[in-house]
Amino acid sequence: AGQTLDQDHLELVSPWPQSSLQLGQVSGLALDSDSNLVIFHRGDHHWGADSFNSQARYQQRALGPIQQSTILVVDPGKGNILKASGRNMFYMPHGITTDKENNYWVTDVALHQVLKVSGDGGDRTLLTIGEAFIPGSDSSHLCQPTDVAVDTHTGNIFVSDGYCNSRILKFSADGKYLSEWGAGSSDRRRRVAFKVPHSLVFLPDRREVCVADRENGRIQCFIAETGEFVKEIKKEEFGGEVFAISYSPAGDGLIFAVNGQSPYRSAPLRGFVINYSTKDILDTFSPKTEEFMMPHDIVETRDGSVFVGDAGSKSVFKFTSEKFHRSV
Ligand SMILES: O=C(N[C@@H](O)C(=O)O)c1ccccc1
Repeated sequence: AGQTLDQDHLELVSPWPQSSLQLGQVSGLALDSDSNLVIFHRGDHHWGADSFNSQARYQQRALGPIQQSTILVVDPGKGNILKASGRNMFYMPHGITTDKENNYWVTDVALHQVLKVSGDGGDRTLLTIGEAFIPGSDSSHLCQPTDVAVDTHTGNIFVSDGYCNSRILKFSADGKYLSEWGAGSSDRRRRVAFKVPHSLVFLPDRREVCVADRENGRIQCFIAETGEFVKEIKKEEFGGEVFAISYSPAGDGLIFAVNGQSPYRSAPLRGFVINYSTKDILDTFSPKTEEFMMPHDIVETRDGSVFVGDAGSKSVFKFTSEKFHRSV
C-alpha cells in the first residue's frame, strides 16, 4: 500500500537553534535548493509606528542600510549558519523567496522594491522592480511590497503589493511587467479586494498562486496563468488575520499558515496545517513554552519540519511531527 498521511501533532523542537543566530525582527523564511533554511531579518532596524510617514515614505533613511548580514542560510538540523550575506543593502526587509538557481528574490518595504540578489553570497543585485524609496502604484512603482512567489514552470514571478497597495502583479523572469489583479489595479473585474496581501506561495502541482490576504483574515488562490480566482479559505480559527502561508504537494496538498493579532478579535496566535482540497484544519501548533509574538513567515522542509519566523520575538521556531506512517 502507499503512504498514509497521518499528520500527527507538530511539536516544538527545543533547543533550536543550538547556538544563537543574533537575529533582528525575522520577516521572511525560504528554502534553498538543498532544503536549507534561509532567514531574512532586520538586524538592528525595527519597523515601528514612526518608520513611515502618511505618504508611506520611509523616515529613517539617514540610518543607512542594515550593517548586519540580513540573509542567513542555516542547516535545518542544528541551525548552524552555513552562509551569511545581505549586508549594507537593505533598510526594511520583508519577504524572501528562492528560485531554481538559488537566487534570492526579496522585498524591502522601505525601498518599495523587489530585488533579485545572487545566492552565491556575492550579493550582486541582478534585477530590481520599483524605484528606490519612491512608493507608487503603476507598473514600475510598488508600495511596501510584501512577498514574491516564483512560478517554477514559467519562471514568471508574482509580487504581493503590498501594505499601501492591494494587488498582485505578475512579471516575467527578466522583470517585464505582464499583468496584475486585485483592487487598486487597472483590472476591477475581479471579486477580490485585498487588504494587505502579505504573503504569496506558488503551488507547483496545481499551477496556482495563493495569497495571505492578511487583514481580511483569508487565503485566496488563483490560476497562475490567468489570475482567475479559484478558491478562498477563511476560518474562524484564524481570528481575522492571516500573516503568512506556505504549501506542500504531499498528500492532496497541504497549506501551512500562521495567523496574527487582530485589533478586533482575540484569537490565539498559532500555526495551521490545512488540507488544500477539503479546507479542513488538520493540525494547529504553537511554541507552548513561550507564545508566538508576531509569527511572520512559515516554511516546511523536505523532511516535514516546519519553521516559523517571528518578527516580534526576533526568533525562528522549529516544529516536527511523525508525519508519514507507511501503511503495509
Ligand atoms: O504590520 C506591521 N509590521 C509587520 O508586518 C512587519 O514588521 O513586517 C506594522 C504596521 C504598521 C506599523 C508598524 C508595523
